[in-house]
Amino acid sequence: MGKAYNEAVTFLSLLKKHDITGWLVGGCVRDWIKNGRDYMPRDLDITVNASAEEIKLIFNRAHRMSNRHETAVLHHRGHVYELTALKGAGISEDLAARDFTCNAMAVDVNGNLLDPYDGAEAVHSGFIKAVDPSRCFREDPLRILRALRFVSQFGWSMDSRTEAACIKEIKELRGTAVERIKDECSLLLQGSFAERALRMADTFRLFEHLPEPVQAGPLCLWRYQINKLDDGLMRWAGLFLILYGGKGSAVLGSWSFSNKWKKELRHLLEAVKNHDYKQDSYTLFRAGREQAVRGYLLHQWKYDYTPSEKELESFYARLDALPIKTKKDLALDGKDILRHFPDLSSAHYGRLLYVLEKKVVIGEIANKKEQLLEEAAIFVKERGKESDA
Ligand SMILES: Nc1ccn([C@@H]2O[C@H](COP(=O)(O)OP(=O)(O)OP(=O)(O)O)[C@@H](O)[C@H]2O)c(=O)n1
Repeated sequence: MGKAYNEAVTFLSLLKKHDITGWLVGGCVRDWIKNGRDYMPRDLDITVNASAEEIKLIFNRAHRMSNRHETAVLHHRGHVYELTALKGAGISEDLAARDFTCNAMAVDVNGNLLDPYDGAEAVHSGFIKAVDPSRCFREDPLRILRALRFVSQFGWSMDSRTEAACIKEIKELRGTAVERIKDECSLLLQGSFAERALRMADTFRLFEHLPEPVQAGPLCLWRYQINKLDDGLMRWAGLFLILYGGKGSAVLGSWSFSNKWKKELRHLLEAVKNHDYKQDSYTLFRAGREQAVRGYLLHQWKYDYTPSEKELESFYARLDALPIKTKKDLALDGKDILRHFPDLSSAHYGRLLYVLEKKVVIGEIANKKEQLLEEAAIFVKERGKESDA
């Protein structure tokens, strides 16, 4: 029993042999109290009376964390330990500087729990409670989003003083890096209780202080069941529809998404706006199967409609019936075109591929090499006439 926990405590003894005192802290302690000692947290945070540099001198396989240089990362017997120097003179000061009581507990080398703020009680009763509400969010306004993220992940409530402090400090979020806000929002959106967290966020008037603020006052969030959307991408698209209506794709740039995410979100938002998924085969083809399904479901979700099995099957059947599923399926490739039409300009080459692809997808011509070559010859001849004229 308690394998993960025992291994982590044994690791503290190993540190002790090198004269380093360490305590397991933060999310791992919270998660053991919540889920039992066999639970294996994603990473194990340890607070130590040594710097990352000193840790690296002792364990030469340790490396510094790329985005948090004061933290040394050590892989040991299948676990990932993240070692950070104590904040303040001792463990009591370190815990006092943390955000919520559920995250302000520590386990020492003897396996004893240090719990000065009744964090275990908060975990058992399911409460987010700031260690010091008057200081917590002033020190780091992102903690407001962290609090909401825990509500979303665990379905907990927030204690009233913590909630009041969130509301008081919410406008300070405007000074926080967009990247950090986006990352926390992503975790929040993926939680099993995301709807509850978003409704709470709305009462905090959070959406007036996000990278692209919404000024309209409280939103009708009860209308939208974000938990019905399956993946993170769809939930982001759903949130954009709630916040920005049809203008979502125009404000994507304010949110530091990767280019891939920007492209996929833009596509989904535009698809919903244009009702694309009721429409033609070529739009479905261009989207690709995965995105087409997402767009279809998102469109239905927006109107609070859950498609029946039959409707879903008929949508999938339309996708299955596409004569080609990707560009690569075209029976004529770029090399064939260049071999047969070596004088084709690069602009015409791109246009020709587009024309062939579209004609095949909408069923105007078959996906057969001879037929595609015939069609290509007509295209090239017409372009020739255009340039002669
Ligand atoms: N703005 C922040 C961020 C983190 N912490 C403290 O640092 C610990 C580790 O933070 P992090 O790894 O970001 O999150 P976890 O709480 O560990 O949650 P999870 O691992 O589930 O993401 C937290 O538990 C908390 O004690 C904090 O006080 N204030």
